[in-house]
Amino acid sequence: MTRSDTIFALSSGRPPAGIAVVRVAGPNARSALEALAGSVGEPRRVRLVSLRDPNSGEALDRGLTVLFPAPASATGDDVAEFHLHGGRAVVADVLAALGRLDGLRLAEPGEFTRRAFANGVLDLAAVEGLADLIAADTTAQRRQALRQAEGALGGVVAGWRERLIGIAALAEAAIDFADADDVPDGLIGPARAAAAALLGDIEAVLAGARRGERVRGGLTVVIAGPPNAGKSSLLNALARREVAIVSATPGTTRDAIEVHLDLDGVAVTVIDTAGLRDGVDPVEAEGIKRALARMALADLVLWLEPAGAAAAEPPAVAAPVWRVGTKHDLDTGEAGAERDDGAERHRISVVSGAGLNRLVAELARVAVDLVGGEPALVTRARQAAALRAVAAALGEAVQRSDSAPELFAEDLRRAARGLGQVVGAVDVEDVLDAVFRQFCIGK
Ligand SMILES: Nc1nc2c(c(=O)[nH]1)N(C=O)[C@@H](CNc1ccc(C(=O)N[C@@H](CCC(=O)O)C(=O)O)cc1)CN2
Ligand SMILES: Nc1nc2c(ncn2[C@@H]2O[C@H](COP(=O)(O)OP(=O)(O)OP(=O)(O)O)[C@@H](O)[C@H]2O)c(=O)[nH]1
Ligand SMILES: [Mg+2]
Repeated sequence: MTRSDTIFALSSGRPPAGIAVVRVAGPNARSALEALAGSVGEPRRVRLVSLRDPNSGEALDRGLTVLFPAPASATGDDVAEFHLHGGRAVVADVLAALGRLDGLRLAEPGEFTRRAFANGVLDLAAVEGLADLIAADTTAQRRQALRQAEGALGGVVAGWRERLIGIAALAEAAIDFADADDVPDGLIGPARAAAAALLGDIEAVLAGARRGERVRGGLTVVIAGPPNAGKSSLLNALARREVAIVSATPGTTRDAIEVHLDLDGVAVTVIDTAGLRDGVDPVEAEGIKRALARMALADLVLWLEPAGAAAAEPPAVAAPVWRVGTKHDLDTGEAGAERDDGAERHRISVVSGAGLNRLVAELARVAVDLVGGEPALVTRARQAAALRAVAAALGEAVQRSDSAPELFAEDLRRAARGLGQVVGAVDVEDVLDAVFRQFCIGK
């Protein structure tokens, strides 16, 4: 797996398709293009040509080709592209012809992107953004991922790095000027103030990390409540299909059942859970255990209580809990008074449809509120962890007594190392495989 290999793969979706794009990257990309198309054409210009099997001379397809000479390409290598008719045999035969050429081999998952990283075209945070862009299901995910893929975090980190270098220079000057063991406050003070300002900016970006991770992973809404409350019925109504079994027998649902919704551009996972009650068989008890575990990790809990039933209290959870009165079509009004404690905010019926649109609208509003505003720059736990280490090192530098300038300088070096980790400039070996495993072949 060296950089001098030339790799190729189908980069577009699974055939059959209208068009298929086969990419070739590496030193032999140009000769591979010439072998199939007869010539390479003008750099970065698309042209229509017959593609032939180099051995037999047989026409394989008539398609578009383009050559991106290094370094001005998506990977930084020479890149050749074949835009083919997306038939299974067209693609298979073109890939087979490429595979027979000297020095060409099929790319591994994410290998084009790995080259882009190795060639300095993308930093690690941008690579992560690219993975997220390809995985994005909703508009909010796409916006955040595109910004990340365009190097937004890397750009900010580069600015912080410059400031850190400036602070280190101030500290060095202070050390040089004074007796290195005892630098007066007036000299190292400006360096300390600059470190404090930088720390504030990093903490402000870190404050958005949870939002960034929520956009990326989606919000989790857990439907919980006593057995027979109508939880699975609500899940089916939200999903608009019969995902979960609904029955009049209490204790029907045991496994947690997830559906993925797009609420006004925000990814929301809604989870139906086993009804909570005591004294049940071991299988249902396991379901209840899972229900509680899902509630503990939720961003929002919908606590369902059927009309006319005695109010049941939800278990204490970290997330906000919305009380939802179900089976509103059965509500005679008598039981309503006894539960009219102001806590219940929603009443629904999946039979009449009453309250459902409003519930969905409020969920969408909360989802947009939770993830809205200025797009987050930190979108992954890995980035947040590295930045927290930077903040910790800077925090120590700021706290440090002025009589220890070499320790101050050491804190700054640790901070710089953490910044390097965010963009993958240092300590990348452990994370690279995990990051590139997320990609498909051809990316
Ligand atoms: N056909 C095709 N479409 C694609 C890609 C591709 O590789 N092939 N991409 C694959 O990811 C994305 C586009 N990414 C690209 C990134 C950089 C360059 C490139 O040529 N960069 C040069 C020149 C920049 C310029 O002229 O503005 C450079 O950065 O030096 C091309 C595609 C999405 N669409
Ligand atoms: N009339 C009426 N019946 C409903 C409504 N929602 C659910 N039901 C009925 O209530 C019963 C229980 O519904 P489920 O959705 O299975 O209830 P659950 O909370 O998932 O129950 P468990 O999985 O056993 O905890 C079924 O017979 C449903 O048809 C409603 O809005 N109106
Ligand atoms: Mg159920």
